[in-house]
Amino acid sequence: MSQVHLQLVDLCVSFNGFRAVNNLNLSVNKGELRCLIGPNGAGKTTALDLICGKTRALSGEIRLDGRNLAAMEDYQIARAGVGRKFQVPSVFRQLTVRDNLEVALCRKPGVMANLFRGGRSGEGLEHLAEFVGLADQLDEPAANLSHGQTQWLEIALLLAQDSELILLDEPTAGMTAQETRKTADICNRLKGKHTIIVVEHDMGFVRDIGDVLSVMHQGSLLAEGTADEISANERVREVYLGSMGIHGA
Ligand SMILES: Nc1ncnc2c1ncn2[C@@H]1O[C@H](COP(=O)(O)OP(=O)(O)OP(=O)(O)O)[C@@H](O)[C@H]1O
Repeated sequence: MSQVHLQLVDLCVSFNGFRAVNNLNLSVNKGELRCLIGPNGAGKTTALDLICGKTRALSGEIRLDGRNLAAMEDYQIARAGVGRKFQVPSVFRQLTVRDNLEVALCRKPGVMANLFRGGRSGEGLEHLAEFVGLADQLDEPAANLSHGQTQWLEIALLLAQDSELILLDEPTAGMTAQETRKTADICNRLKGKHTIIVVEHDMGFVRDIGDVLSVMHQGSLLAEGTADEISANERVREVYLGSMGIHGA
């Protein structure tokens, strides 16, 4: 039976009286990849901000394996296993890919880090680089990486830190079609090993990776289902996808 990993219960936040997240309820199972979609301003990024502690909830609960994250500081939430990839990457540009990974592996000597470290020194780091397609760039400064490669490095840094729950905010923004396909492949290979929430507008990508899609509108959950179910949902078409559904978005 599936085990609930993350649960948002009646979550609310206001900015100057405006309810950006309004009684949001969401439940994500362990090892699941959930896509969070919806129109601009629906509150998707704010929901990720609340989960990782960047923004404090006005009310409601954020339960990770039953622990209430809403009462924790952002560093405690990171330590509890929540990793967030922001739209702007936060890699050390002057360091090589290898050094970036080394720093991340040193920060968190947990299960996944040890797994990727492998038996011999450096072996796991190379495994991690290979996993995200950067094995040939290990000795390149991060500043020399392409836009797509930089995004993949950041995903590798989250893996190195043992984040059980990974939050990806528009991971394919600015990517070429080929880079987007590669990112979908990375996401698909992470399924079952990590719980992942992906905020995206690229519906082709969402269709490639998302088993279940949650649609937000005006701070709340509007609909939830498979890509086909969401594509056929009249209300979702009205507020977000348009008359063609996912195929036309
Ligand atoms: N720190 C803030 N201060 C004031 N208003 C904010 C703040 N953060 C978000 N908002 C507002 O909250 C609403 C939700 O924003 P959010 O970025 O979460 O939407 P989104 O669904 O991620 O949109 P997009 O798809 O365009 O990224 C917007 O109206 C936004 O202007």
